[in-house]
Amino acid sequence: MIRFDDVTKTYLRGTRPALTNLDIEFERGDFVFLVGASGSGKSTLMRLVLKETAPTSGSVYVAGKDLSRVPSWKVPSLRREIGMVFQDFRLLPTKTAYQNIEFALAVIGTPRKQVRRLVPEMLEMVGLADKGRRLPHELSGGEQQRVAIARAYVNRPTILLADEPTGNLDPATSEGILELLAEINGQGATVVMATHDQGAVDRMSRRVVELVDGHVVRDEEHGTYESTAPDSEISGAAETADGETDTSVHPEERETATVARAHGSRAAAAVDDVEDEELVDEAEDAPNDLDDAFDEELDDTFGDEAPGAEAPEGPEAAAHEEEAR
Ligand SMILES: Nc1ncnc2c1ncn2[C@@H]1O[C@H](COP(=O)(O)OP(=O)(O)OP(=O)(O)O)[C@@H](O)[C@H]1O
Repeated sequence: MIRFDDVTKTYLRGTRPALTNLDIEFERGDFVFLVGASGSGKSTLMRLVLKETAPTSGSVYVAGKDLSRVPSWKVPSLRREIGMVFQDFRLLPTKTAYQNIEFALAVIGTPRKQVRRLVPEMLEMVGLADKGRRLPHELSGGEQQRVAIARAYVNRPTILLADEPTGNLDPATSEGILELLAEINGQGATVVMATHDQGAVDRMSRRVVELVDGHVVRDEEHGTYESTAPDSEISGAAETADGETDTSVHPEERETATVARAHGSRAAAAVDDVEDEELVDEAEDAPNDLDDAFDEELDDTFGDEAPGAEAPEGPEAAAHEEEAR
């Protein structure tokens, strides 16, 4: 379903790669937790799957397609196969829960009749059948994340990427979100979730892939958050006495120590090669129809104001309530 074939990603010439010689495969129906310290490369891995950024070398395959061969005009249709959920929900603040989900269908031209069937179905699935008329600020964090998941899944994508979806939620609420993601996975979607949520990882006992400085150091079929693997940074095993990662150990040596499954990363130390590599022009990234539509919607809503501005309250909110289905 998703395959990285010797992928190195260097954002800026002369800096350490965000990912180095990554060889890994996520199969159809997998539920994978990506764990690792901040900056270890989890989000970069997801951005590569979305073709938001290109590998510096190597190939990324999604649903059998080599993404380097997918022209930019076909990227929106690629992304319809992929739902994305974020830590900060990213809902449109002046649209109701119903309208946020509806919007994801509208931008891809779904017929109205289908929309009227699909949106209530999704609200029901995420346990918000009675809250479709609420604006995001009238919902709890957990409820907002449920709306975001409904929006990401309403097109029934085959892949769901979630970047720290429980990062802003308390443990009990986080548990509900994980149950929802497990249900989506149970319906056949491949779920890849980057997380620092130890409770969630331990409870679920799913595949765990740990990244350290852009290398896979652990890939366990039924893993936990912490690990006794010698390369694991989470377990502290790769740290020196003062808490720094022990860079005196060559990544190639560290590599031989673990990788419970066969997908492990290859030896690294590509820093010296960076000088020869081209700087990837992020501006060439292909457009995302849903993101673009959301950006336009936010511009229309706020003009020059920051998107984090307060959502309307009082009579204005009531007017929205009135408009809402
Ligand atoms: N657009 C960018 N331009 C330059 N460097 C970047 C860019 N995005 C990420 N990086 C760098 O790439 C490395 C990996 O970052 P990435 O965001 O993938 O890590 P992460 O594991 O997702 O971290 P976090 O847990 O904090 O979200 C970091 O060193 C980061 O500074």
